[in-house]
Amino acid sequence: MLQYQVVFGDLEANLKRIQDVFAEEDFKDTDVVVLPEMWTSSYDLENIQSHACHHLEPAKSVISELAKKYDVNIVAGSVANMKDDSDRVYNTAFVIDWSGALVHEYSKMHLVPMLNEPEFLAAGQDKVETFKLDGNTCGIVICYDLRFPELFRDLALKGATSIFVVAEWPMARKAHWETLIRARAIENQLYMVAADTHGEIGDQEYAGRSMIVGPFGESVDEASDSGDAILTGRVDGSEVDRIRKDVPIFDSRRREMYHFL
Ligand SMILES: O=C(O)CCC(=O)C(=O)O
Repeated sequence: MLQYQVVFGDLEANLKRIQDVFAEEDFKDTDVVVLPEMWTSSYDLENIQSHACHHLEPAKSVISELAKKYDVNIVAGSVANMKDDSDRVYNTAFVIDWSGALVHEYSKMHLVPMLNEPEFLAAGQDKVETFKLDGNTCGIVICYDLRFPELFRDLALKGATSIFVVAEWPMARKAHWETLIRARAIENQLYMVAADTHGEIGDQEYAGRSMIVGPFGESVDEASDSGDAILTGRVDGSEVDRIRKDVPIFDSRRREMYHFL
């Protein structure tokens, strides 16, 4: 998982950056590489239409070539994206497998009032669905979605054993990021693989602290709140099964008692 500083409002520079990272790093024994949120533009919302991808292009082609060349699955964070024939821009996450094929796409459903997202972006209508990577059932959500536990339970009940969170999470609420990632891992007994950016980008300072947390809430790898970092971890489905057997919360659920759903 890559924690790095996305370049504000510069699609070309961000595409080059990611190509350079793949050329410089050795991903030979890696199954999945994970990028953060809005990695083609960051939050240059005033100019977002000029930075936006169209049906994920050109980001999708660049990532697809990298996946094939380096024989690796890529959870390609999210990008500003015009995905229909209107001029609406969505914040769309996508996943490419090692053959270069698009295996999943999700547009952020919860827009962030604190960052004025609703003024500039359209809310996705996609329901959260799982997808498979090399036989593992996974989910992906975007940043502010982390605050909505319903999404995570939905993905867990659909069989996800790993959930990717792609983010540009502000430093001002770093404690929430750390706490919620660990809480979602513990309450759903699965791996949380959470990629963030860091440092000052535009007029925001971002929290860093990318984290991989295991199904018992244990830290698999963590980055600090500043500086580029590459985090590594191994996801073990049998560990998810073991924890769910030891602490059987899915069997203890009382659905008939939960009136808010
Ligand atoms: O929920 C938060 O505090 C931050 C959310 C956010 O920055 C985002 O969704 O991009």
